[in-house]
Amino acid sequence: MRKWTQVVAGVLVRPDGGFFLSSRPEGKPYAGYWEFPGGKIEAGETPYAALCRELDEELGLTVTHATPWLTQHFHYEHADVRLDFHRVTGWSGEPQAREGQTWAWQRAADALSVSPVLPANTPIFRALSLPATLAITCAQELGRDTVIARVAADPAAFGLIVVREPGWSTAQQHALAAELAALTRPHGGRVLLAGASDAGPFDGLHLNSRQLHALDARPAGDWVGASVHGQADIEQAVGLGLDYVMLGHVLPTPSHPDLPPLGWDRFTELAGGRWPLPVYALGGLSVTDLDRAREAGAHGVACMRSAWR
Ligand SMILES: Nc1nc2c([nH]c(=O)n2[C@@H]2O[C@H](COP(=O)(O)OP(=O)(O)OP(=O)(O)O)[C@@H](O)[C@H]2O)c(=O)[nH]1
Ligand SMILES: [Mg+2]
Repeated sequence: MRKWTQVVAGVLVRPDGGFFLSSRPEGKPYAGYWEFPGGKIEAGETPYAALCRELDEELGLTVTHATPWLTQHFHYEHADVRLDFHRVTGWSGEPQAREGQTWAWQRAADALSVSPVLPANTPIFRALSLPATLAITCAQELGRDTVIARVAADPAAFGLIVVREPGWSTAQQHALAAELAALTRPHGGRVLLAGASDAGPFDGLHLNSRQLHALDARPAGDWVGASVHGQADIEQAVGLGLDYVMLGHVLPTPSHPDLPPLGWDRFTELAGGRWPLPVYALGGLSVTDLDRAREAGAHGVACMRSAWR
């Protein structure tokens, strides 16, 4: 095997969710393909320093805030690359095409206006289409009317819902999922079933760690995620090609009074933008913890009780 070429790429994201792509200049492998700006990390450089240098060299932008997000390995004919994607949410300056490239802001990761994109980036667009917050139902505890009323009041805020009601029959879970899907799908929302082995008419499955380790292939479903607690669980989820994991619990939570929380330091070691799939931080968190979670390399936060207040 060849040596990994270390690359850093910046996903510039605007507050409205729009993000930036540029085309690869003439003379480079895959010229004309669309990519996130970035390039090779130089000897002795940190990924963050390389990101700042590349965005300045290629676009004349000064990065002021970026967080680690995903790491992807890919074999090209010309190189084996290890791609370190950062989310860039703060920069100054206006983009200038300093290498003769073209660039375009994109509105949605599942509706790109440009093509082709670099082959290593296909899963990155899928990840980018997942929302910053994931809501887990607790209708058994709060009542299904509370859960439905909360979603009905702001359906666009519920881009990813996991229906998790372990004491309920399949029929009851499906009935709740159907109501939530009817409310959120018009806004692009997705509803997944926890603990099930069949997604039925819904958008996919959320696996618990027992299911995760019992599988040797990705189950059917457009979107499949899993609950994870440590390195081995995350490796299994990556090996199955899942779409995301929820890692926790980060802070003390009534769901696990007996187990000590991971805390942010351990979460950062485990998540830290090191994986090819998005990691949601879970456990005692609310949307107000999103910035903290992203500093730790999370894609977003998974909310159980806080989602329904
Ligand atoms: N910048 C960037 N590179 C990517 C992405 N996805 C991806 O597979 N790559 C690969 O990672 C490598 C990046 O190298 P580059 O050609 O941009 O490197 P560079 O800016 O340092 O240019 P240089 O070759 O002139 O030193 C290429 O093999 C490219 O195909 C992406 O989204 N952004
Ligand atoms: Mg480059």
